Parts: sequence; C-alpha cells; structure tokens
Amino acid sequence: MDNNDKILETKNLDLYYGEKQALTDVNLPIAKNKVTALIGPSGCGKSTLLRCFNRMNDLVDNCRITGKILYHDEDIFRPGNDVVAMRKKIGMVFQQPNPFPKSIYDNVAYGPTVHGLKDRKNLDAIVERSLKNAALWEEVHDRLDDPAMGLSGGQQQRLCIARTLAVEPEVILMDEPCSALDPIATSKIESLIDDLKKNYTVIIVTHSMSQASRVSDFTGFMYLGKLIEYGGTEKIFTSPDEELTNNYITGRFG
Ligand SMILES: Nc1ncnc2c1ncn2[C@@H]1O[C@H](COP(=O)(O)OP(=O)(O)OP(=O)(O)O)[C@@H](O)[C@H]1O
Repeated sequence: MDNNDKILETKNLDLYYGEKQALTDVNLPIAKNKVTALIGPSGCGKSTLLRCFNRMNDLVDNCRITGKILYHDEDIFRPGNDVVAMRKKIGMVFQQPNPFPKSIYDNVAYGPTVHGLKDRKNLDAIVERSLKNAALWEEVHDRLDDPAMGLSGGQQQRLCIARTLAVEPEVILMDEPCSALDPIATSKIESLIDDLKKNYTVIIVTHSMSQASRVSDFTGFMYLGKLIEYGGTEKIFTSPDEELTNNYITGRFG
C-alpha cells in the first residue's frame, strides 16, 4: 500500500491487561477511504485492537501498550497528543446502540455543542446533514424532537452513526455494529457502510465472515492476539496464504 493511501498504521503493537498479553506484535496498515474488517474467533483481540485506534484502552486499569500507532504519520501515543481532539477525528460506534435519553435532534447536536457550537442555524444544518449521511433523515425529519429511545434498534444504531458523523471524523471504528440488529436493519447498516467510505475510513470488527466479505475492501484475520494475515478481502476469503486463515474461513474452527 502506498504511504499516501494509509491513514493509520500499527507498528509492533503489543498490549497487556495486567500480566496477560492480549496483542502481540501487530503490524496493520489501514487504507484511507476503505473499509477494513477485523475477523477471528472470540477472544482473539479484535475489539482490543479496535479500541487502540482511538486510545479507548487508556480508560482500562492495568492496560499497558508498547509499539506505535501512526495516524497521519504521527504516533497517537506520543506525549502531549490531544486525545480529545483525536477522538473527534476517530469516532466509535458500539455493539449495542447507545443513544442518550434525549431527543433525536439533541443526540446529533450533542457533539458539536460540547465542542462549543451554539448557533442554532449551524446546528440545524449539521443535524440534517449527519442524519442524511446516516440514511436516517427520511424516517425522522418530521419528528426530530421525539425521544431517541422511541426509535427501533436499527434506527437507533443509525442515529449513533449520525452522532459520530456530526463532529466530522475521518475514521469510524465499528465494534460489531449489527450484532444486536435484525437482518433488515443489518442490511441497511451494511449499505450505509458502503456509502460512508466515500468520505470516511471505516474499521469494523465482525463475527460474521459473510458480513466481512460483503462490506470490506481489506481484511485482517487475528488469532490469539496476533495478526495472522492481512490482505484484500477477496484474496483472504478465496485464497489466503496461511493455513490457519484457511481453516477459519472454511469453518474448521470458530
Ligand atoms: N478489560 C480487560 N481486562 C482483562 N482482560 C481483557 C479485557 N478486555 C479483554 N480482555 C481479554 O483480552 C483478550 C482479547 O479480548 P477481545 O475482547 O479484544 O477479543 P475479541 O476478539 O474482540 O473477542 P469477541 O469476539 O468475543 O468480542 C481476551 O482474552 C479477553 O478476555
């Protein structure tokens, strides 16, 4: 991958929870404006790696990290890095939709408001644009003051994506974003992910190999805290180099 195409890259990344090593020497490039999927069996470290990209593991007691993560060629762990500003650029969507107990409008306006924007006209424009980009505007534009909790699960997840988009990130981290959703809501999120990569870089953790092959351009296969193989999604799913990857994608273990 050309250096200009890389937005993030882990270099010799090791992570320990206390004595337990959860990531070992992970070297993974993330291509700009593409979708990268992280797959592998339960407990292999997918979510741990995802959380490293916006330093969410800083909040975990006993967690120690060595190695680097370069974001636009600068190490995100360097002393003095503004973590709040970085998390604005590298947003996160979780497994369970987690809207605030506020109105639809206020959920989306929350981030920009916290970052100091007060002008109602500007906020209105951001809310509309974010909801449109999250493919939710058509369904909610006439009830923006209704409680977000009244939306369906799939709508709540798209609202959470809109909330992330409202602060103009470059990268969106998604941790199993469809695992709490039914197949119809899942397919809406999957087609949204495809649209999002025009303007954003997406990294998605998924248990579903079919989802990884549908939505991603690149795939990393992890096992026991190591990145076993990384490459174009089609190659990983049709002719991987490693026997372990082949055994996983053909369902010999899971
Ligand atoms: N806060 C924590 N403290 C201690 N150990 C942890 C913590 N979070 C995760 N682990 C351990 O680190 C390893 C990797 O966990 P992680 O959740 O990243 O895996 P995963 O591949 O995302 O799994 P799953 O698919 O089940 O979500 C596991 O052995 C897990 O038990």
